[in-house]
Parts: sequence; C-alpha cells; structure tokens
Amino acid sequence: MEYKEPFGVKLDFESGIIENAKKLVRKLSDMKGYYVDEEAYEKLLKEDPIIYEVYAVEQEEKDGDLNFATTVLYPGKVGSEFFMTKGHYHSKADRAEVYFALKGKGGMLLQTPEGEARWIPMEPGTIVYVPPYWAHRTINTGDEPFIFLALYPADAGHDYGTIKEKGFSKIVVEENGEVVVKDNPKWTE
Ligand SMILES: O=C(CO)[C@@H](O)[C@H](O)[C@H](O)COP(=O)(O)O
Ligand SMILES: [Fe+2]
Repeated sequence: MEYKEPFGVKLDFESGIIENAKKLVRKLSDMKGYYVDEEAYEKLLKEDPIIYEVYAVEQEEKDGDLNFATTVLYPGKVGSEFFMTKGHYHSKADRAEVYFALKGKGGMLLQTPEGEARWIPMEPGTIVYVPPYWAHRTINTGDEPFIFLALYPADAGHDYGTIKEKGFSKIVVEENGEVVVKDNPKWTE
C-alpha cells in the first residue's frame, strides 16, 4: 500500500491566505450575466474590480479524499446587489460540503434543483452544512472582506452551468441600508 504523506499548512486569519495554496482570482469581467442590474454591471466593468479570491489545497478527484479552500470575498455592490461568488452545484451532485466563516459578514444562498432557496447568515464562527444536491453561493453583506474556509470531497467537482444560465431564485440586495433577500426578477422555472 502506498500512503499519501500527511501535512499541515498555515492559514492566515487576517488575510485568508493559505500558504502554498493554488490561487484563483475572479474579477467582475468573469461574471457577465450573473448580476441582475446589467447597466450597473457595465458601468463598474470600467474598473473591473476583483470580486473574490480562492486559495485551494486540492487532491486528485478521488472518492474518499478531501479538499479545502478559503475564499476572500470583497465588499461591494453591482447596483443594489451585493458582491457574491458564482455559485455552483457539485458535479457529483450528492457531495456535501462544510463552510466555516472566519472574518467579515455575509451569508450563503442555497437552492435545490427545483428552485427552493434558503438564506443562511454567516459571521465569524458560523459553520454552514451544505447538504447533498444543494447549489450554494456566498454573498458579502458587510463592508470588509468576508473570509471563510470550505471543506469538500475531492471528487465533488464544480457544476457552474445551471447557475450561470438561470441564477438563483433569490437575490440579496441592499434596500434603505438593510440586507434584503428577495425574489430574483429574472428567475424562470
Ligand atoms: O464551494 C466551494 C468548493 O466546493 C468553495 O470553495 C467555492 O468554490 C468558492 O467559494 C468560490 O465559489 P465558486 O466560484 O466556486 O462558486
Ligand atoms: Fe461547493
């Protein structure tokens, strides 16, 4: 039997950076079609801000193994809609996941394939259980970076297609200084 080598790595709680991790950057220009207010999107595209960064430590896509990653989701809005991740189902749809909030303020939108949505607020210390089959997207509702750690099966994969096309049935916006979760006007069953 060949055993893999155990290891420890350091996560910096302030920055969210995991040493030696693979870094992925998502800018606004990577998210065309994701935000409801297209005019506000085009306007902000001139600055093309970084929306989030992911620091991932991933294994081969094998059953039984585990990946982990931090996400640093920056504060901001496109129109009234808060900065958010793309959101995805897992390619192996029955793979669950656990998120652990480290810094900042935000929440997770989850959704079944039938379009049933849930909103779970997150602050440092909140652990979110993402059950099998639920799409998930995180949203920064605060004014500093929202940082969290995710632990997920190495063979879960990412299925972005459905969300890219249809979005979530709910959107998270600021209205009169309040965080409001409301129906997505562009949602179709
Ligand atoms: O859920 C996972 C992994 O299964 C997170 O590590 C996200 O991948 C990350 O928060 C970025 O979000 P997406 O762009 O992948 O939706
Ligand atoms: Fe995931």
